[in-house]
Amino acid sequence: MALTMVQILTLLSEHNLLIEKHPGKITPEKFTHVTYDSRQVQPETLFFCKGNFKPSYLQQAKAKGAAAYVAETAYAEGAELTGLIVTNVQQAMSLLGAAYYDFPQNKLFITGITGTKGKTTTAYFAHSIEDAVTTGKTALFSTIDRIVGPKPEQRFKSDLTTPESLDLFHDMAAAVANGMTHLVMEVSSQAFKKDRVYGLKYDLGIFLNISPDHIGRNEHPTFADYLYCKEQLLRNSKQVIINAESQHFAEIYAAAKGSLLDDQIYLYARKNLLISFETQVDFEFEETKQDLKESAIAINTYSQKGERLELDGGYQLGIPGDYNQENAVAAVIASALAGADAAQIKEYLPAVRVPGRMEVFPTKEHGTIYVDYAHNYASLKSLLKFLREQTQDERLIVLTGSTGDKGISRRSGLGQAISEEADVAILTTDDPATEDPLQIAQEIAEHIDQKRIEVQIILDRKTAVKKAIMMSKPNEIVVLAGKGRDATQKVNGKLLSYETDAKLAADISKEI
Ligand SMILES: CC(=O)N[C@H]1[C@@H](OP(=O)(O)OP(=O)(O)OC[C@H]2O[C@@H](n3ccc(=O)[nH]c3=O)[C@H](O)[C@@H]2O)O[C@H](CO)[C@@H](O)[C@@H]1O[C@H](C)C(=O)N[C@@H](C)C(=O)N[C@H](CCC(=O)O)C(=O)O
Ligand SMILES: Nc1ncnc2c1ncn2[C@@H]1O[C@H](COP(=O)(O)OP(=O)(O)OP(=O)(O)O)[C@@H](O)[C@H]1O
Repeated sequence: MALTMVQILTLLSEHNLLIEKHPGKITPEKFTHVTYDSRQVQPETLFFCKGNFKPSYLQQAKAKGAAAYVAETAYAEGAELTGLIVTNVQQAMSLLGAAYYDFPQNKLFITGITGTKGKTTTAYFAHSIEDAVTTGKTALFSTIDRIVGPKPEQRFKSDLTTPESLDLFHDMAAAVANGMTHLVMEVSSQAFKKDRVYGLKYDLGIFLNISPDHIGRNEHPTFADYLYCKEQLLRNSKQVIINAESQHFAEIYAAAKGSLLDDQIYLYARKNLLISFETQVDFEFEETKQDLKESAIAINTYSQKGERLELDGGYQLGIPGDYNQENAVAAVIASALAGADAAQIKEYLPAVRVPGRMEVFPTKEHGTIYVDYAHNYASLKSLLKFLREQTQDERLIVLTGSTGDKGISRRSGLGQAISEEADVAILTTDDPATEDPLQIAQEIAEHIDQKRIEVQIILDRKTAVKKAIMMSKPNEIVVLAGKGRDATQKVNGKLLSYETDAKLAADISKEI
């Protein structure tokens, strides 16, 4: 892996990013390392100054042997180094990162997935099917983990949904080196906003849905910005699959039509869905079975291009939830476009499980426990509405908290979803960061209809989980929402270990 100065200047100039080149004491010809973290610098490193960067980091990079830096402004601390001053360092980093790692994207069939909800679930569905069909040659970059090869040591826990560009291309190159031919990856709106995926083209893009989320400090200033960022997946994919049930479908479809031909756009929707304007979907699906443990769907094709995939027929899912049927249909079409046939998809789909999403733990003497990652209005509403429809009059007991320092609007959303669908709310702690968890819980409580719903605040999450389960009676439902298999609590800049909701549920359910 290496980059020459000639390559760098050519790429930056081609993309109109280079403002000027500040000569240093020595002009390096070649770079054998790239990083955006001064602590990782070694001789012959090209160092990127980005984000909440402090000039002292450049000093440290220089001391450790950095050969040159890329930044949006020249720094006195880098005076003796060659400085490449660019209009947008994140874009420069993504383009140069791809080149440094020898454009690994060209050696993989890449499926990118975006949406407010369902990215991880759909990624797991598609990855499991494609991995089976390619006999272990499909990589996965998800919110939960990154899989760059078939061995256990080639599997890592993720920090971000979509990694920083240098890390992304590093992992893609590792996947290629490990013999992978396919990659399924989640693409967050932040990845587009922060140019983590600048210049990357996807063989296939999936747009699942959009609803208000991720708006606020450090994320998106407005919903329009959030939607615009997500639409970038459509503008950078060679073909796309769009859920026509999504809110703002007309805008999403128009964005796809702006850069793709009709033959490159696959639309799907639930049968009998009324789409707000006249358009023919390629696939319709209908529920053929649904209970609290699993479900089944049938897919029908309505276009010539859809018929080429030969997907008509029934499919079983091992995960309940009507919204998971939407995720599964996207994954079925995606797997077919990636090379799977219907018989293979039907064989592999039922076995797919997603860690921390819709995990079910029955108990003998108390209710059934559901551990799920729902942590905003859209997801909690979908989850509770589904469970409510399945259980009729039995009590729905919901345990949740909400994160501190981000996603502030989620607090009212969670309260609203609980008010609309639940009977009891146990409010607890979920990554409070620098905020007071009691204050967060009280803010959620303010949005709950407390005349109808019993609310308790129990800040110690383990105690709260036990309480929620023990208070339930047979046939009642206990939802442990928001953390899934997250094994930490973020408190004041520290990551404190936490058993996970899933482990607590598994342990308690064995005892009772
Ligand atoms: C707002 C935002 O996008 N922040 C991301 C960004 O931060 P940043 O560039 O400011 O980096 P920083 O960690 O503050 O440090 C500044 C720079 O100094 C460097 N540094 C730091 C210390 C040092 O000693 N030396 C040094 O050189 C760092 O390596 C970095 O390059 O780059 C970091 C990686 O380099 C990310 O970890 C960080 O994500 C933060 C933690 C985050 O929470 N992001 C969320 C909002 C996010 O991106 N979420 C989406 C999912 C949400 C969705 O669905 O849309 C995701 O894709 O995960
Ligand atoms: N298509 C969907 N529509 C609405 N809610 C969904 C959908 N799919 C999943 N959910 C709910 O959202 C939760 C998160 O699902 P998942 O992790 O698949 O989505 P995500 O897009 O990766 O989420 P995040 O951006 O929060 O990481 C699930 O636990 C479930 O409650």
